[in-house]
Amino acid sequence: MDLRLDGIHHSYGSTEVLSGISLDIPAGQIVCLVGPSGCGKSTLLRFVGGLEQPTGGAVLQVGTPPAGCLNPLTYVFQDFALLPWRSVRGNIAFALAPHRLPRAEEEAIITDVLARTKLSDFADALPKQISGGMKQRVAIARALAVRPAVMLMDEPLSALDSQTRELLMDDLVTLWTRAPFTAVYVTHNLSEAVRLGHKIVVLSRRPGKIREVVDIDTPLSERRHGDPALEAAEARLWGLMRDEAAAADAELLHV
Ligand SMILES: Nc1ncnc2c1ncn2[C@@H]1O[C@H](COP(=O)(O)OP(=O)(O)OP(=O)(O)O)[C@@H](O)[C@H]1O
Repeated sequence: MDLRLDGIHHSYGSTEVLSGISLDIPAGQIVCLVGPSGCGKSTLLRFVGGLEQPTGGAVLQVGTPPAGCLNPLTYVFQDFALLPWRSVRGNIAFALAPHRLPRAEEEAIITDVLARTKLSDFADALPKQISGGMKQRVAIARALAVRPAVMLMDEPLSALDSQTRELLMDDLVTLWTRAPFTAVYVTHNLSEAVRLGHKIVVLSRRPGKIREVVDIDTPLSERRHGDPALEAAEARLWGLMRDEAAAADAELLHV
């Protein structure tokens, strides 16, 4: 299932936040949204997930969700959003509960996503007993468990230290390489965008408009930290964003 954003506009009261956003999100690709603070990235993600409706335009689902999909759109948040009183397994089961699957099928899904996110040995741990990186792997496992058509990821690595972030990027690449998933991935971090994005959408400062869409053709599994081609792509993105990021920063100072 592809997603198509068709002429999205949005205002909160008299503040215009997004303007004329049209974009295709093809199945099996990770599409990163980058742009200066306050340009409307998270707002756009909420529209894609149906949590809010834009003032104008539409988010269209094109085609059918993949076989076995329980929930077409699912979120992964920066702060993990785990239930602290439930184990790793219990947090994943919680996402499956509304679907009332036969017990054996639910167990099979949980076993599979725990293995894919390297959490099998921690199934019975509580969130407070595991590291930040593992917590985010639980959140990713929980999202994968409902076999979504599209994962909506809002700064999923921002709360983690830089080494953990590197490791999780490797994990996401491995997960995608074994079973390509579709994601809309909001990030401030351009090196994350060039490591993970097939398509990087650069938004202007508020009201966010699409300035440019940068395609990165190097297969995800061949992208390495320090790769000159990726560094060049990152520099190009920064070139597109620098003046607007500085202006957005200055604007925040005057709020
Ligand atoms: N519910 C809301 N009501 C009013 N204004 C809002 C609401 N949500 C967001 N905004 C405003 O809309 C603009 C875009 O916010 P949004 O969080 O989408 O930007 P962002 O690009 O994700 O920002 P950041 O990069 O800083 O996380 C901001 O000016 C924000 O203050």
